[in-house]
Amino acid sequence: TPTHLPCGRHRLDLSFPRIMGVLNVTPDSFSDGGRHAVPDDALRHAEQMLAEGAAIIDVGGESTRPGAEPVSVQQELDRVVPVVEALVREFDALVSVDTSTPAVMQATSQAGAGMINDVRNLRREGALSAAVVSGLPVCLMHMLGEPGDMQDAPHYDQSVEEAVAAFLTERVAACEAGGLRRERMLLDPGFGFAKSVEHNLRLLKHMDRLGELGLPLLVGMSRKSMIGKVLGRPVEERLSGGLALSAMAVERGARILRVHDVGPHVDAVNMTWAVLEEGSAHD
Ligand SMILES: Nc1nc2[nH]c(SCC(=O)O)nc2c(=O)[nH]1
Repeated sequence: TPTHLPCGRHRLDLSFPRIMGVLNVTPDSFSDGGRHAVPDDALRHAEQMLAEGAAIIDVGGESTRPGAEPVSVQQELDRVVPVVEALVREFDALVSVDTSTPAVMQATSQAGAGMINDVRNLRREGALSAAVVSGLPVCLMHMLGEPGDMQDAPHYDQSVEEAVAAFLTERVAACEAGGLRRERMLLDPGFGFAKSVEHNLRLLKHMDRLGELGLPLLVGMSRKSMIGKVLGRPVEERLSGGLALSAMAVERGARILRVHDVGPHVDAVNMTWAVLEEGSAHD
């Protein structure tokens, strides 16, 4: 997999695991309930995450938690574009935009965003061409259905890791056929999207299977229900569980970890990496 990923004006060093800090600018984002809906609040939160070591700030204007209300294109633009502009202007930050909407991909790449993070893996009409035109790297994430129905008894005829690997292989081929260069792609198993808790746990256990696809892996498990259901913890008490998952994800090949609590995950990931890299200069 590439060690340096061109991200607009930035080159992201992926020779070691990096942290992506979540900046929700949606009123119904489940974990921080829209506290960051206005740019100045979002700016302070982003500044804090950058100070704690986030390499990327992920800005999302449409909550994709199960059962979320869809938002209009204009609503999404109004929420996201001002925040991207402010993050680029104030911090020259590497900003990824969590969107499936072509118009938002276009407007935010023009506003200086450095990565597209599409949980619908460019399947919406016009999304693939918007991504190609943007010239930005794109994270392709596994998700079946839509947030409204994706958790209704998700089922796979094969192992979940094989199903995810096959799906992402197909999406890579389709996006490549549509003009997206392979070296602009990142892959994500989509923890919590169309998956039961058992699916999520097995997917992490066997995530090295996705490493065989030869593209950088991005994972997002922070504060998710897979932690809540195993530990019986509410969303604001899932950090410890999330740190364990980040360490395991790095061991299994993840290079970008999408998290809410940046500082603690930076330490957990750097600790894990130190062990994995021990002696590698002499191996
Ligand atoms: N790439 C990527 N983007 C995401 N956006 C969300 S929103 C739901 C939440 O944070 O609980 N999850 C993910 C994820 O897992 N991967």
